[in-house]
Amino acid sequence: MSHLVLLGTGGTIATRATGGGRAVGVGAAELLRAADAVWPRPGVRVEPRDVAGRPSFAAGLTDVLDLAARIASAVAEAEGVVVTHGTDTLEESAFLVSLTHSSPAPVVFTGAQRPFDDPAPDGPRNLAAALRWAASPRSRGSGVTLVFADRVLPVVGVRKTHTLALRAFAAPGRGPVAQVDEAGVRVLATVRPAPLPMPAVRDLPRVEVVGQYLGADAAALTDARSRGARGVVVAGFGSGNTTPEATRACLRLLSDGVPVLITSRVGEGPVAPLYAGGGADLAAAGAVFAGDLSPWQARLLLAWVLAGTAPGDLGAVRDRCLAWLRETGAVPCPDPLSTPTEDAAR
Ligand SMILES: NC(=O)C[C@H](N)C(=O)O
Repeated sequence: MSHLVLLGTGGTIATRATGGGRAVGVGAAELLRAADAVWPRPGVRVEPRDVAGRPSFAAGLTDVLDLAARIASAVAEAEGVVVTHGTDTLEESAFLVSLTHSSPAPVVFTGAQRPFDDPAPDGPRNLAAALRWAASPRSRGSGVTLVFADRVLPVVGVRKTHTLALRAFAAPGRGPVAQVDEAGVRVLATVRPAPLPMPAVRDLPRVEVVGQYLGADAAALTDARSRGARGVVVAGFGSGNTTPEATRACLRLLSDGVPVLITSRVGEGPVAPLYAGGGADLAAAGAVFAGDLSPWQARLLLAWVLAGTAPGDLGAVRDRCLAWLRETGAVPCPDPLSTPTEDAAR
């Protein structure tokens, strides 16, 4: 009989209505009973454990690092781990866990858009599908994935793309990698997990995400350092551009040894250093273009890399980020036909 561990962390899937709004109040054992009413799971033993009981907007980095440690010990005992999690920060928690997870045992995140006591809840089916995927031999070696609304999505590149709809997540350009429904498990693509081994840490260095908007000045970038940021991620315009003031501020940060990662505020597609005065100047000064990673996942990548790199070694931070981004397909590997503009991004 195969053995899975179910870790409950809270989120809407575990909430009920209260006079003050939805509140977490359903443990992992009760979630499991509801999932079992959707699909039976003969031959699979699931051990429910409660890790936390909060909405995911209230979680912090140390909570996710603790969760990663709980997952690592569960992985040592079981063939797979399923985590129920709030959807608000799921794409960040699962991404950070994926950097720490190197075992072939699958780790599967899921959640819900509707509360446990909703007349038509989506949580039980999402959890039943997540368990089914985790128990399938086809999920072995898939690293950390997300099961939501019958689809299995890779964690790198995944984003919450709808505030309320049941199909709340997408991995634009990357997913889904499998489908789980009444027909069973159908694998559509292979996920390439990309763990990034680092020394065990209790917290991560501060990395700020700075957004670009019409006429944005340099204040948020300049102030990031005084707030103790060791790195900055820019959620730039379009393919990775910044206002003239923000471009100059990024160049100052880089010349002071502060790493800058460029992402886009658009929501789909990679960044590329195409425009003089914007992205091309940032790349020439040593900013790392973070491919199709969301600003939030890029922030975690940079914080994770900074945690394992000697302070001030900008070159090592850049090289490690780029190596990981290439490994996961977020940025292209150099090829014989690449152009000078493309090379500038490397
Ligand atoms: N659908 C959800 O789970 C949203 C909830 N606010 C959370 O992230 O905990």
